[in-house]
Amino acid sequence: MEGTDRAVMTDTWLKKHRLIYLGATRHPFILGIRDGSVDLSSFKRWLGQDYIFVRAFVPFVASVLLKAWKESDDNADIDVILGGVAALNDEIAWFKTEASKWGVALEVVPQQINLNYCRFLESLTSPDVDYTQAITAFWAVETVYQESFAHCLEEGSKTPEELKQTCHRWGNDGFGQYCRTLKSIADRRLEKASKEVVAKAELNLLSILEHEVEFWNMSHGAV
Ligand SMILES: Cc1ncc(CN)c(N)n1
Repeated sequence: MEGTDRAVMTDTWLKKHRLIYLGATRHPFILGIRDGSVDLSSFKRWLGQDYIFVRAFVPFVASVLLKAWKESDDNADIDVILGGVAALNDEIAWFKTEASKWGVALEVVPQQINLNYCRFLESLTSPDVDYTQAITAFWAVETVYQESFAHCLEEGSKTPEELKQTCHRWGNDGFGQYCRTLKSIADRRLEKASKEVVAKAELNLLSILEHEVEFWNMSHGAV
């Protein structure tokens, strides 16, 4: 491929799987926030379930950190992932404040769709899943929220004032930059990975996108 630009793996995948990616990042729940038509009971359902998800996401991110420490060829990866852990700490505190603002109980029963997604993430904590797959999955999960909520803040959006703070949490530029950094780590690793690892990472991406669509569906009460 000398003299030609090498295709970036994550870009290739997002083009190839455009429909499901749009399904996850332009879901009716998100479009409803963006145009102001969202049903607040859906929003509250999402809030309670996402808190459960985020708590389960912590051990997954810790496993990515451990794999980076053992397997990464670049020490700077640890700092980026540690930043992600700190962001999750803030996210958990934010959920508590937000839930009390909306009168939502956080100790709700997890729905099956949520449990399925948490179980999938738990399967990725296995030592059989290498760092390349783990960091690629981490990028995908964070990016869906970034792209979704940033869409609600773009010019022309009619996001209700009381939901703007939620959109800023994931839609802000800093979180966008963090996702781009995760993407560049994932691409750097994928470039050097075996065909088998690349194939597994692509399948994981598809599973994550499917779980994310289901998660938004659940917020609509379509279980
Ligand atoms: C379901 C889901 N996906 C992603 C994120 C972003 N951490 C989240 N909070 N919840």
